[in-house]
Amino acid sequence: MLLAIDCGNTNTVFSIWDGEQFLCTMRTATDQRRTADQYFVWLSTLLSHHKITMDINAVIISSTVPRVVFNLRVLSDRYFGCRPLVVGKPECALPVGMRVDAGTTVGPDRLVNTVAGYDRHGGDLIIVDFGTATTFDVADQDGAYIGGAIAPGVNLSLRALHEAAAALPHVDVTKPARVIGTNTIDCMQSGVFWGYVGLVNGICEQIKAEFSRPMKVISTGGLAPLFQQGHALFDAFEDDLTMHGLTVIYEYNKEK
Ligand SMILES: Nc1ncnc2c1ncn2[C@@H]1O[C@H](COP(=O)(O)OP(=O)(O)OP(=O)(O)O)[C@@H](O)[C@H]1O
Ligand SMILES: CC(C)(CO)[C@@H](O)C(=O)NCCC(=O)O
Ligand SMILES: [K+]
Repeated sequence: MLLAIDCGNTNTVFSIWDGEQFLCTMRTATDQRRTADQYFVWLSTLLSHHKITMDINAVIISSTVPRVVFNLRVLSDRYFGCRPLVVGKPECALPVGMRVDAGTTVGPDRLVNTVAGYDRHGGDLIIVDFGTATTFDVADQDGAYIGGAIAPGVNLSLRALHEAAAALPHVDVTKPARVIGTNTIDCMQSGVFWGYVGLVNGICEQIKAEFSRPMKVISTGGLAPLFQQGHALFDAFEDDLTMHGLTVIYEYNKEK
C-alpha cells in the first residue's frame, strides 16, 4: 500500500492508497518539530481505529515546507523500510514538464495539482487551490505547468485583519446573507467573502484573456465549496485533487 503525504504550510494530510482507492485520509497540523516516532504513533492509532492493517511499502511526499521532509524520510525508512519519492527532487520524475523562468522553484503542491488536473481533464486548465495561499496553476494543452498566480489565503486574510486592527475580532469565513454588513462581523465576512469571489473571478477571467484557447477551471481545498455556492466560479470541485496527483506521480515513477 502507498502512503501519500501532502504537507501544506497549515495542515499535513496522509492518505492510504491500495492501488484502486483511498482507504482513509488523516489530517494533522504541520509542525516541523514532529518526529518520525510521533508520526508513527499517531498514524498507527488512527489506522487501527479505522481497522486498516498497516502494510505500507511505498511513500510519496509533496511538501511546501522543506524542513518537515527530513522527519518524513525517517518515518518511511524506519517504519516502512522504503525510500520515499519526494516531489520536486530529481529522482521523482513528473509525467508532464513545466515551462517557467530558469532557476525558479515551483511549489510541489502546484505541480501535483497540475498533474492531477491534466490526468482527469486534459490540458487548458486553471486549478484554484484554497490552502494557506490561494493558488492558480495553469496547465497548458500538453499538461505542462506554465505558471499562474499566488494570492493570500482566505483564512490568512481574516487573520491579518484581526491582527492588524485593534477593534476587529477573529471571525471565520462564511457567505454573509447580505453584502452591506450592519455589524462588524458581517462587514468583515462580506469583505472577505465577496472580495475573494471577485479575486477568483477576476484572476480566472484575466488568465483566460491572456491564454489563447478556452479553459476549464477546477477547484480544490477546504474552502472551495463555500465559494462555489451560488456563483459559477468553477467547472468542477475536486476534494482529493492533490492526493490523486500523488498517486499518478507514484504510478508514473513505478513504471519507469
Ligand atoms: N467553512 C469553513 N470555514 C472555515 N474553514 C474551513 C471551512 N471549511 C473548511 N475549512 C478549513 O479549510 C482548510 C482547508 O484545508 P486545505 O487542506 O485545503 O488547506 P490548508 O490545510 O488550510 O492549507 P495548506 O494545504 O496550505 O496547509 C482546513 O483547515 C479546514 O478546516
Ligand atoms: C504558494 C504555496 C505556499 C501554496 O501552498 C506553495 O506552493 C509554495 O510555497 N510555492 C513556492 C513558490 C511557487 O510556487 O512559485
Ligand atoms: K493544500
